[in-house]
Amino acid sequence: MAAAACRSPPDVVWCATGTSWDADGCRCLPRRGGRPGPTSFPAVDSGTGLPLPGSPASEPSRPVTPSIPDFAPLRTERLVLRPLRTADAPALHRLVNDWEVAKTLARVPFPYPRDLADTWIASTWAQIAAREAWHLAIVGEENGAEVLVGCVALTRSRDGKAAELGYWVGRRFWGHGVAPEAAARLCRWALAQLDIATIRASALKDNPRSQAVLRRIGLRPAGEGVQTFLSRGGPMPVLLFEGGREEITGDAAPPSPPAGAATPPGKPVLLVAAVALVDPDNRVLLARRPEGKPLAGLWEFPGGKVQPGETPEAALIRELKEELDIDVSAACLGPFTFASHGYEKFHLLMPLYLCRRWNGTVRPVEGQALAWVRPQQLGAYAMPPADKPLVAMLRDFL
Ligand SMILES: Nc1nc2c([nH]c(=O)n2[C@H]2C[C@H](O)[C@@H](COP(=O)(O)OP(=O)(O)OP(=O)(O)O)O2)c(=O)[nH]1
Repeated sequence: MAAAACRSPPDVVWCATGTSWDADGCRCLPRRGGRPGPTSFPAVDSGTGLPLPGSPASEPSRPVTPSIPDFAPLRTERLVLRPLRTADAPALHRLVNDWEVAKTLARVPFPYPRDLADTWIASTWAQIAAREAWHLAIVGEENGAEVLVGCVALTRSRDGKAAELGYWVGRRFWGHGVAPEAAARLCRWALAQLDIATIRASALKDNPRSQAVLRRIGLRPAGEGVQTFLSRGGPMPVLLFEGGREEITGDAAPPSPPAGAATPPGKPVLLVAAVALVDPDNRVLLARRPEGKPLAGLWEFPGGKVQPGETPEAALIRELKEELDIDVSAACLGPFTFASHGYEKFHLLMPLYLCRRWNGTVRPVEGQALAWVRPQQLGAYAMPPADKPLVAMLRDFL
């Protein structure tokens, strides 16, 4: 199973995995004084919800009663990912107190003390509430009853731009594709909901199964490192992996050729029509791509694919009604510029129109986040790579 990757910058004393960096910045040392947990990176004192003694974030003790945080469970075809509960402790202990599981995890001691399960579970709640780390139970169904299968976790880096992935699955559930199903779901959620661009992970060099899981969810190899494994009693060589939206959520599927047509060579060209809606305050509307779509979490100009037989203007008028509930006439869509960008699986050709007049009030029909953004602020929003030149031109024009 994967261990958390060791990629914090060297000036950070404590890295997200609960390990510290030595002088060369690429080797993790065991954390002083902290109690390890069953996934790779507990960073908050169990029981109290306060930082561990000795951690730079330590403050004078203030008792905090931990409680299960608000987090809508994430579902996959077979699994539910939800915050751990106190009642999970006995099952969690049974599953992780297994040498075959523990030996693959950086911060799990072996044998694993039973009371550690209780205290560690409580410590994960504060991290979710603080939006620092999401350690979730992987839950399946067996004979009609809920059963704990393992854990999956993402921990945000200090700068908030990346997150570390970790997971483990109880031995009796191996061989059923649980790890990639759970890890991919959590990564997709994080890329859509958090302002992170990169997911990182590591796997022991002698753990090809976990390396295969990381590759399967789209992470690519990113070098080698050394990490201390409590269960193994010392430093172990690990392979590092990382990936962003394009790798993990996959680019948009290329448009399918008409039935019976031979597949043409090269990448298919995808025609997408988009518009910069500009309000009377000269602000531009951006919409956040929702979870489940390629490039989820990035901000874009409203629009969508041009369907066969449609003009770009007709496509835009349809999309604006479907997505924002506004009526626009073709005469109000002024051609502005276009994007021509090669994604991995297709080439995007996207005319961008400018529109200052429409009927109705903009509302997010599909539940997508919307933002009216001043031209000078556009650069602060993470947008698809194809949009970068468009943003610069808009800023100059508006
Ligand atoms: N609308 C829009 N799409 C963009 C922008 N930049 C960019 O790279 N794209 C890409 C992302 C997608 O690969 C593609 C748009 O496809 P889409 O899947 O969102 O189109 P759609 O709204 O028709 O979606 P669907 O009904 O097929 O789910 O264009 C942009 O600024 N606006």
